[in-house]
This record gives sequence, structure tokens and C-alpha cells, in this order.
Amino acid sequence: MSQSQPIISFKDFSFKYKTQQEATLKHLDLDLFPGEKVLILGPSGSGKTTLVKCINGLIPNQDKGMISGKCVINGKEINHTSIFQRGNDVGTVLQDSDAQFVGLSVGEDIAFYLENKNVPLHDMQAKVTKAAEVVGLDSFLSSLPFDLSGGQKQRTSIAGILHGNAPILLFDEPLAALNPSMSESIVDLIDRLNHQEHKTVVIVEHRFEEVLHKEIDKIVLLNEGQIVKIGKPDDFLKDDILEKYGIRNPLYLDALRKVSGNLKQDHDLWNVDLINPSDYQSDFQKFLNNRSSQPDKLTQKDAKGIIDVADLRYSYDGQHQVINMVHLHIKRGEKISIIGKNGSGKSTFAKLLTGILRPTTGDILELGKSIKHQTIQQIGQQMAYIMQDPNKMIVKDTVEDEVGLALQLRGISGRELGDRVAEALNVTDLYAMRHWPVNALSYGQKKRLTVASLLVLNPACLIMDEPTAGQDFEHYQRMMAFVDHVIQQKQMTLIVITHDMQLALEHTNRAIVIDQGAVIADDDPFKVLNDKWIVRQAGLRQTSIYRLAERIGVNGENLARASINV
Ligand SMILES: Nc1ncnc2c1ncn2[C@@H]1O[C@H](COP(=O)(O)OP(=O)(O)OP(=O)(O)O)[C@@H](O)[C@H]1O
Ligand SMILES: Nc1ncnc2c1ncn2[C@@H]1O[C@H](COP(=O)(O)OP(=O)(O)OP(=O)(O)O)[C@@H](O)[C@H]1O
Repeated sequence: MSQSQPIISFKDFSFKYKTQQEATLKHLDLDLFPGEKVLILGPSGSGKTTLVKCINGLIPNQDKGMISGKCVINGKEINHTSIFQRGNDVGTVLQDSDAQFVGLSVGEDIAFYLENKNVPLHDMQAKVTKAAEVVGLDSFLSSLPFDLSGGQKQRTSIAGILHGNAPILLFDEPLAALNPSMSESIVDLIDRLNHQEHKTVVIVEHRFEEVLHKEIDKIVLLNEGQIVKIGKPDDFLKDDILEKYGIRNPLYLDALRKVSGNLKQDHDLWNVDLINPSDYQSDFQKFLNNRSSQPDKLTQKDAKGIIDVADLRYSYDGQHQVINMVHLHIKRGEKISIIGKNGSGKSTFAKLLTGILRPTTGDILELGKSIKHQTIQQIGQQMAYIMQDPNKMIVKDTVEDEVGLALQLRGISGRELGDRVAEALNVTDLYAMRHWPVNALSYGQKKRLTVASLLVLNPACLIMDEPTAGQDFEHYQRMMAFVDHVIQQKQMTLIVITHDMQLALEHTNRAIVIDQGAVIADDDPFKVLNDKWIVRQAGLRQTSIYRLAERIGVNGENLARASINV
């Protein structure tokens, strides 16, 4: 790789948003060279997205503020380049794929990027079809954006940049909405664009283990708007620097550290396939001999049922069956993950449980009663649905008003209202902030607020859509410790919809796997991930711990259970 001229260069660069008192990026010095693949890591709020915006032109063209120092992208200073000119140098995939849709259909959206380059029509059709095939959306070319699942939208925006001419590609959390096996394919695809088309690639992603599926040239670690360290992945993995900054190491490295104490330093640590298994075999055998490989006793054996699904079917258009579930029984106190491919029907199922959608045929019994004749408010009283983005749920201006809203709508007032709001605020650790305006809360606090505003109703079940997506490890741990605490204190059932296999293993004791609307597995999550057929069929990923077990020659399910439960 020629290191003559950087393609992205920051020299003593600072940026302060117009509305902020202090600079968000401070005195950055960073050179990235043509053909490099770079990962930007850092805790939440460290300035990663702000850095991305400087590269793709949103700063200073859309987000105004004060710049000092110099930032040059492909030979042009950012102060003197419009956002359209920058589009020729930089292709971007954003975290919020809703915001990126410009076409009326998937095909139009992908084509939009080619139209700009005056591609002849027949070439364009072939290129659009090819791009859609690469991301597994060829049968969705005429679908409307609003008819797509979250992950399908994200795949469309990735397809859109495949045939552009921009030499720099930016990916801001590209994997957050993708099912695990698709995210592996996207990491492969990014690697091909980097190696075969010589694109310079900059990725921001919290799912570090999944990005490391292919080699990264350089990691830039940011904290509070400053660069803490630049280096190769192994420079970060051999000690605990990432954990210090709230970033989680790959699971297999955690296991190696727990079991063997010190890592053998002479290996490439970034890839589980490059470690030397014989170095670790006896340590792992000893470790497993000393530990139980039995699943946690399911304390819910005698618990009451709260959800019964009977011959449930749902279709949006009267033709395609999106949900097709024969039978499902869920008890009080269970902690369940719903996992499966993008578009398999997970969100549709959650919307049926909460009364947002109504079954085409069949029924759901909740606490023994059919939901057929219940209103959405009545169902919501027992089934609390927490969407992924708290900003889409909050309607009131202050914390206390938001939490009281659901009770007021049900005619509750006076002392009872005050007591129940105070209790929910206490459980969620928001009582001290009860008079705060909602917009002064951080993302994590807003998420807790959405939980509080549904907890006041004393629901039987908390249904959470990707509770930890887009959050760094520290926030992830805090969020899940909080959820575990609430569930236990209130004896509730937890249902999480997630693509995060680590979350399913660590915080749930039953995984329901959905494929094309049907349940194809329903078991202990450690067992589910040990079944290669299910993993492949449902687009899951075993996590690096199972691969480590395979290399060392021990049982993957036992190793994952023992090392995660240490
Ligand atoms: N449009 C904006 N106007 C004012 N301040 C902003 C704006 N966008 C971001 N900030 C501030 O800049 C800081 C860094 O935000 P940024 O989104 O760059 O962080 P991040 O590292 O990408 O975080 P995350 O991992 O949570 O996405 C935050 O403290 C935020 O308050
Ligand atoms: N409003 C809608 N109208 C028509 N079809 C829809 C609509 N919403 C979703 N679909 C389709 O229903 C299927 C299931 O979508 P759903 O959102 O339930 O999937 P999911 O498993 O939650 O996916 P993801 O993991 O990507 O969030 C998909 O094929 C999707 O295209």
C-alpha cells in the first residue's frame, strides 16, 4: 500500500457545534491512506458520528459550527466543498436507513445512485438487480420502503452504494439492524470493496466481534473528542484498553483470559482461527471439568402461563403469510429472546402480541383471555412494548408527565396517580430527575423513561425491540442490569427481539427462533446456537466462543455456558 498522500487528513482539527459550549472534536491529527480499512471505536458520545460527518460533508454544510485546523478529503478542504461535490468522493451508509430512502421502491432507491452517474438504462437495470441480489433483496425490488423490515431497509442502503465511483466508503453502524449471518456477509462485502475495488473504507460499529470477521488495517480509538490511540487490532486486544473505554472485546478473547489468565502473546489475537489451540487445551479441559454444564434450572416450571398462541396467522396483503404459528406457550417470569433473519416476522409477531396488528386467523390468549375483543389500551396494560428508538415513544415535555400519561388516559388521578408514578420512577432510578425536561436526558435515560412510563401500568410482560442496539458496552451492561432488576422485582416476563447473540446468551433463558413466520426452534439459547442447522436456517451466528471450542476440541455449548456464567 502506497503511503504517499493521505486521502483523509485531519491536522490539529477541532469542531464545535453551533449549539454547544465546547468543541466536540478536539485537536485531531489523523491521516488515512488510499486503500486502508479503518475502524473508528469509542464510547457513546465520543464523537465518532461527528467525525464521519466531517468526512461526508454534513459538517460544515448541514450541521453548522466552528472549525479550526484543517481537514482535507481527497485533496479538497472541507470548508470549500459542497455536499454534492463531496458525494463524488464519499459514499455513506447511515445508521438510520429510514432517513436515507429517496426512491419510491427498493429498485428506485438503488437506481437513484446510478442515475446520478448517467448510466444507460439497460445497464442500470442489470446493475440494480445485481446489487439487490448481493444483499438478498432481489425479490423485493418493487416493494415500498415502508413495507420493509428494519434490516431490509438497511440492506437497501448498502446496495445503493455498491456501484458508485466514490473512492471513500463510510459505514456508520452498518450492522446494527442486520441478522448475524447477513452482517457477516456485509463484512465480507466491505472487505471485497476494499481489496478488489481499492476503496478506502471507514467503519463505525459497536459490534466489534462481527467486524473482526475480516482483517482491519487500523483502529482509531476516540474518547471525549480526542484520539486516544491509533494502531493495529492486536495493539488493542493484547491488553484491556478497549474495556477501559467501554468497548467489549470479542467473546473468545474474554474466554481465553478467564480460563488461561494471561494470553500467549505470540499470536495474532484478532482472529480466533489464528490462535494456537495446543497452548490452551489443558487449561480448558481443567476449567470445564470443574464446572457444571447443566442449564440454569428454569425456576418458572410451575409458573402460570401468560401468553398462549393458537394457530396464529397474519398476512399484510392477503396473499403472503408473514406469521404462521401453530402453538406457543409463555409463562410468567420467563426471559425470552426472539431471534431470526431480517424479515422473518419478529416485529410483526410483537405487534400481534400488543394488539397493534390483529390476527388474520387464529387467536392469542393473554392471561387466559382472548385478545380478539380487547382494545389496544386494554392489551397494552399487560403487554408493554418498548420500541428501539425512545424518541419515537416519548410525547410529554417532562419526565413526570410522561410517566403519568398512561394512567391519566385510564382516568386515574390524585393520590393513586402520584403514588404509582413515584414507584415507577424509583424502580427506574429516575425519581431525582422527575421535574427534568425530557430533552435534557441522555439516550439511555430516555430508554429507562420509556420503560417507566409503561411500568406504571403493572404489565405482566415487557416486550423490548433491540434494547441495546447502538449502545456501547457500558450502556449495554447498565441497560440489561436494569432490565434484569425490574423483571425480577416485578415478577414479569421479558421478551427481547434481538440480533445480538451475546445478549440472547447472557440475559435470556429461552430462545424462540422464527423463520418465515414459523417457530423452528424453542430451547435454551446455548443449545440453539450449538445446532448448526438452526444457526444456518435462521441466519444466526454462533459467536466466536463456539469457534474457539471447536478449535480447542471441547464442547461449544458447555464452554459458552461455563465461560459466560463465570
Ligand atoms: N447536531 C448536533 N448538535 C449539537 N450537538 C451535537 C450534535 N450531534 C452530536 N452532538 C454532540 O456531540 C457529542 C458527540 O456525538 P456523536 O454523535 O459524534 O457521538 P458518537 O461517538 O457517535 O456516539 P454514539 O456511539 O452514541 O452514536 C455528543 O455529546 C452530542 O451531544
Ligand atoms: N407494513 C407492511 N406492509 C407489508 N409488508 C410488510 C410490512 N411490514 C413488514 N412487512 C413484511 O413482512 C415481513 C416480516 O417483517 P418484520 O418486520 O416482521 O420482520 P423482522 O423479523 O422484524 O425483521 P428485522 O429483523 O429486519 O427487523 C417482511 O418480509 C416485510 O417485508
